[in-house]
Amino acid sequence: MSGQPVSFDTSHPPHGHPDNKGPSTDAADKPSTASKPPPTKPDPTTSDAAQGGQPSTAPSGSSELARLKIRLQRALRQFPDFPEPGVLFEDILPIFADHELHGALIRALELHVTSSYGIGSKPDVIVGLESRGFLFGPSLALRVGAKFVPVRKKGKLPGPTETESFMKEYGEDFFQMQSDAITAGQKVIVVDDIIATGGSAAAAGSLVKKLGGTLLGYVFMMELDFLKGREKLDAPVYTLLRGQEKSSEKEEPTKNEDDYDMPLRTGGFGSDPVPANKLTHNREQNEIPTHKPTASRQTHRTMSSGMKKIFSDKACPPAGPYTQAIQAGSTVYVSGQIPADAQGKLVEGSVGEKTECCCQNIRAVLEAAGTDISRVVKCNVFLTDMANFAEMNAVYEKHFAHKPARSCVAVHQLPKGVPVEIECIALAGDA
Ligand SMILES: O=P(O)(O)OC[C@H]1O[C@H](OP(=O)(O)OP(=O)(O)O)[C@H](O)[C@@H]1O
Ligand SMILES: Nc1ncnc2[nH]cnc12
Repeated sequence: MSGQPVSFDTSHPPHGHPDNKGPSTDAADKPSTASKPPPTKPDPTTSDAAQGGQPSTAPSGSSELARLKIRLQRALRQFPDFPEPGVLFEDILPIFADHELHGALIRALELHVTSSYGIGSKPDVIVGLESRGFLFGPSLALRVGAKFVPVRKKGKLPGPTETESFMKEYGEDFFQMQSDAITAGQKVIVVDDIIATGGSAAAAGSLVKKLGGTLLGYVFMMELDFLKGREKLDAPVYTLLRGQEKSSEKEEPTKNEDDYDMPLRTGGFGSDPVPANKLTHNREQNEIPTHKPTASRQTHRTMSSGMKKIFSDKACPPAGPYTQAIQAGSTVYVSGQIPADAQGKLVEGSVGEKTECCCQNIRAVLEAAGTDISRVVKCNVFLTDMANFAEMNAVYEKHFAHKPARSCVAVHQLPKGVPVEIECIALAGDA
C-alpha cells in the first residue's frame, strides 16, 4: 500500500524521500554531535560493508547517525487493525529481514550509546525486554563491550529471580530478571523496540534498580509519543526513529497523495487515527473501519458500519480488545465499568466506594459520547456477592435517579478480582 500520506509534521523529512539526505531534525539526534564524536574507535565489524554500504570516508558520528536513521525509517511498515481493530501496528521486522538494514540499526544504536555514554559512563550491561528487545539487544551489547541480560515474562527464567508487575492489554503481567544478572553498581541501559504506555520499560527499570544496577537510560527504536510513556521513566530516554506522533489528525486538513512527492513507506497510515493504550487503540472517537481503509477514507470519514468508538481519558482505559463504548445509530453501548481510575489503577475502599467509581466511569464515557447518565435506558450490574447488593444499591440510586431498567446478577468472578461491574445502554445525545 504505497502512496499513503504520513502524519508527522513537515519539519521532519518524509519517509523515503529521494532527496532526503540531510540530517534528521529529530531531537533524538541531539546526544551525538560532531563536536562530541564517539569515544571508541570503530572496530572492523563496523566497516562500511557491515554497515550496509556507508561511505568509506568516515562521517562524523552525528551525520552518520542521521543517514542511518533515514534509511531505517523508510523500512518501517504499519499495519492498521493488527492485532485487533483500531490498532495501528508498527512493524520493525523488515529491518531484520535485510542484512544491510540490520547492520545499519546496530550501528546507529552503537553510535548513540558510544557518543552519549563516554569513558567513565560506558554501560556494563544492556538489558533487553522480551521479546523484541532480544532482536537487537545482544548485538548492541557485543558492539559496546557490555554483557546482555534479558528481562523475561514470569516463569521463563530458572533460579532465583526478581519480579515486577506491570499493566498491559489483558490486565496485569509480570517481568522477571535473574537475581544475579546484575552486580551492584553496574551501569545499565534498557533497550526495547517500542515504548508505548511505558509500563514494560518502567517495570524493567525497577528490576534493574532492585538488583542494585545504576540505570543510565533507555533506548528504543520507536516511541508512540502521544502515549507519553516516557513520563513513567526516571532515566534519560532515547528514541532512534519516529513513530506515531498523534492520537488523531482529526483537526488537521486531510492531505492528498499529491501533497507528497515521494514514495511512502509500505502500508503507511500515518495520518490515520492511531492507537492509545498498550495495544494503542484510537484515542478519540473514531469510526470503526469495516474494510482496509485507504488513506483518505480512514482519515476521519464516516465508515460504512456507522459505528463510532467512544473514548474518555477520564474513565478507566480499555484493558483488552474492547472499546469503552460504541455508538451505533442513536444508541450508546457502554462496556462494563469496573472500579478503576483513568490510569487503569484499581480503587481501594468499600463496595460503595467502588460502585461510585464505576458510576463515575460511566458518566465520563457517556459525556465523551455527547450524552449523559439521565439518558441511560438499561443497566446491568454484576456483583461477586449478593451480600453487597444494598451497599451497591445505595450508591447506584444516587446516580441513576431516573431508575432505568436494570438487571443485577451475582457472578462467580469479575476481572482483576473486583466485586462490582456496571454496564449500560443509553440514548445518544442527538437521539
Ligand atoms: O510501553 P508499553 O505499553 O509497555 O508497550 C511496549 C511493549 O509492547 C510490545 O511488546 P509486547 O508486550 O507486545 O510483547 P512482544 O515483544 O513479545 O511482542 C513492545 O515490544 C514493547 O515491549
Ligand atoms: N502500535 C504498536 N505497534 C507495535 N508494537 C506495539 N506495542 C505496543 N503498541 C504497539
